[in-house]
Amino acid sequence: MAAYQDLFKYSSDWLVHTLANATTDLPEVKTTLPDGTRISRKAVGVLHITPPSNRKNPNQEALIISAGIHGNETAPIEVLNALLSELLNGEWQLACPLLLILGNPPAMVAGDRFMEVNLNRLFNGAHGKSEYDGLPEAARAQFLEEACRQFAMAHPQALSHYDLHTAIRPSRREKFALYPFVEGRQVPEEQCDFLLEAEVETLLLQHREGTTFSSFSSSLLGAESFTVELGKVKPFGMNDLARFEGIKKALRRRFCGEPRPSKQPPFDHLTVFEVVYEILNTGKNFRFHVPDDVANFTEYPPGTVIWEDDDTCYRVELSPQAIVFPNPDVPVGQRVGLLIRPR
Ligand SMILES: O=C(O)CCC(=O)N[C@@H](CCC(=O)O)C(=O)O
Ligand SMILES: [Zn+2]
Repeated sequence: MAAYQDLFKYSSDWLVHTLANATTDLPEVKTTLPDGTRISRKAVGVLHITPPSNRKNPNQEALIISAGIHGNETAPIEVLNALLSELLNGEWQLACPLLLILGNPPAMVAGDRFMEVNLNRLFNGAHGKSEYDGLPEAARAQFLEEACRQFAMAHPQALSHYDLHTAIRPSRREKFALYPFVEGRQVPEEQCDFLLEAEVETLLLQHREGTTFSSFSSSLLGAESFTVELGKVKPFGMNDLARFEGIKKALRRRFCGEPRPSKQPPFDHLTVFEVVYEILNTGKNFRFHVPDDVANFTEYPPGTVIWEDDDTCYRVELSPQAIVFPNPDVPVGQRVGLLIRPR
């Protein structure tokens, strides 16, 4: 109980505390669990957790787990909060250093994807652009980058980052992960196995560096990072958490430092796609021809016109392409969707 009180005062748990203090600048607070695990609340929604120094870290790793980078993507937030409560209740012992992040607390309170600007377009230094001057989301991106940098420096073990999301549209493949582009690298087999363990059967390989949180941690911290899409956006309390048991179990296993289990059917094969084209809102009388109710991974045959503007008409060429994250309601210059093909 002492740890709850030190970290979250009169709130019943981390999520309640984060929502209640979403717009407050709170000083760092530290506590130690009865087993010697140290927890530091670096800011509202950011916890740096370190196991006792004499405990073995059999997987020799450090983990960054983030959720709520988009405030309305609530299921992963609930999963992370439940895992933290288990740790605080002494249900299992932590083996590796952890940085747990609830990304955008004000947007979580509002039940919106973001307040002023999409936080997941502000990483990799993009928060420093003059157009974002003074915006709280730019300050949060900068703070989160710094928290991750310090965590990586404090723990030079192999670093993985899983940025957990849910999608706006329905999806023909319910759970999928995106692997940020870093020149010359390949997805390690143990990461593919972890995705399958988490019941994520589909992987998209990005084709260029971006300004997402996972792109930042891969490019600048050398982490094995993934944006993981785990289902569909729903308000707090409305998620069928049974559908998120896979990621919860797989993360708990990593937190405890247990060995990776062997692959079990039906989650024994990862289907891999590559991004071939990123559709951007050009602003020049941009017209998007993908209807509003289309599911992620809907395929379009060669010849289909996907978007047009005053200068360009984009048509699928040669082989079919599928759409992911179709959303024309974005500012000029931002992503309207990804076109992908099987690898
Ligand atoms: O469903 C949607 O349209 C968006 C879901 C979401 O937030 N996806 C991430 C993907 C980030 C990446 O490309 O790694 C995003 O759009 O920020
Ligand atoms: Zn998201």
